[in-house]
Amino acid sequence: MTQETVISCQNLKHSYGEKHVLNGLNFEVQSGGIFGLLGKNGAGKTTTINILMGFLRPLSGACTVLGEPSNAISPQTRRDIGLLHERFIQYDFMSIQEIERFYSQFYPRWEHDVFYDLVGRLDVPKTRRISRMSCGQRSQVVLGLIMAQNPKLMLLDDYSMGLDVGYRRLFLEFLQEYVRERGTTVLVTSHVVQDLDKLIDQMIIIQHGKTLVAGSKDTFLSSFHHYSLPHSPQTERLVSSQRIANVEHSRTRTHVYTYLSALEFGERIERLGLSRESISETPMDFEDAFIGITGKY
Ligand SMILES: Nc1ncnc2c1ncn2[C@@H]1O[C@H](COP(=O)(O)OP(=O)(O)OP(=O)(O)O)[C@@H](O)[C@H]1O
Repeated sequence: MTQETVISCQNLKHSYGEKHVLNGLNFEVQSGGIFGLLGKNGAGKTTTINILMGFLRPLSGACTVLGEPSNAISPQTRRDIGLLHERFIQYDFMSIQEIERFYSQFYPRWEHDVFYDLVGRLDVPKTRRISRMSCGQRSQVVLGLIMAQNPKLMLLDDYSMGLDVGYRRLFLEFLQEYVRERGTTVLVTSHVVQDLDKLIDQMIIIQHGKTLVAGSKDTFLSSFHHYSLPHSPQTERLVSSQRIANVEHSRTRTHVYTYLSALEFGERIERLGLSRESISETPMDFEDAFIGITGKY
């Protein structure tokens, strides 16, 4: 299948009053896969989604979504976008079965079975009003409504909010199979990355409104390393640079998160007058690497 650009953002800048949130953000999302828009709390993920959907006008820069400018998406194209937005659910006075019937009228590719595959697992009767459901149960209904639309593009902002660990796992497995079968393009935002390792292919990590990492998650994981060595006045001279993302000193050790290979890092350490034998490398999973590059605070 040939890939198309589904989302393109160029030089996005946005501020709320004096607070600069996006400082020239660029990224593209290609069709057919799960893309992660990641960053710590307050990094600007929801702001970016609001700009993509045309709810917010950026100070400068531009985005296209499914080939249309984000500030002028046509009603037809909007129907091809499934949006999970802060778990917001309209018409929560309806019951599960009423809301399913209601939504199905607006979406030509509606899939009744997908909705009940996800929502039928809830231990509540179909006649239960949404407003009388728990926060996690409401999230499950919203996800069912989005997936049943069979959209070309899904934007899932903080999909995991309120979901228990079992349902989160179930949903992620369901989503992966769904994307494989239909070729849907999905953009997920999250600050909780422990679930995303198996889910996403391409990603961008944003911090201070700019791109910290962009591209394939696997390439990032294979080229990013965590080395540590005994803390000393010499290791205090290791500072962040283009290839050293983050240096943290504890009382006894210095931890370095870097794109330098073991060989290159060894040379760097020897130039400080230390032995490369003192270095140890700690393997990182995706969450470790995310914390390593963004910092703990
Ligand atoms: N309407 C607003 N007015 C003023 N400041 C805002 C507004 N909306 C967001 N902010 C601020 O902008 C920054 C980015 O917020 P945003 O919601 O985009 O972050 P996020 O990456 O989605 O965070 P989280 O992971 O916590 O959901 C935060 O510092 C937030 O406090």
